[in-house]
Amino acid sequence: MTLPSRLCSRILLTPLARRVWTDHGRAMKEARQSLALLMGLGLIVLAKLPGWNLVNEGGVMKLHRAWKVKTFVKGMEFLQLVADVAEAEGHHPDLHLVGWNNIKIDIWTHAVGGLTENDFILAAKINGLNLHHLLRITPANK
Ligand SMILES: C[C@H](O)[C@H](O)[C@H]1CNC2=NC(N)=NC(=O)C2=N1
Repeated sequence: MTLPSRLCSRILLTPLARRVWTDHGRAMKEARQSLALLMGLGLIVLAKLPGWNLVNEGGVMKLHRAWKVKTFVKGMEFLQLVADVAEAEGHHPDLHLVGWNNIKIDIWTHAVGGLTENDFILAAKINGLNLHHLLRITPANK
């Protein structure tokens, strides 16, 4: 059943309807801007931070990278090297050593619940570490 056009126009012109229409437009614009920012960040990550990926965990955008180390003890040495860099930066990653030789690192800014420049800086500094002697040589990290 369709409403008469006269009644439709009265509904659309109500303040509430105008508010919904405006808010919807604003929300769509913000969504487009967020998507553009996310794509931009994605391109930065792929171009400047080899090995790192953007992930979305429960609505939180993070930088993520994984490595395989030779031994559990070398894994702990790996984490200590990363911890030293993080402490020097005053910005700290989430560190995981699982299944004895799998290192996973997530970097995000807890204070804002997402990504900031500090996260990209820390990822770049981790990429600058000499970790080769700790890593299991696999096709992924030749
Ligand atoms: C006071 C101290 O600098 C802040 O609490 C820092 C510490 N390291 C941090 N690390 C990360 N990843 N996110 C933060 O919000 C953060 N805050």
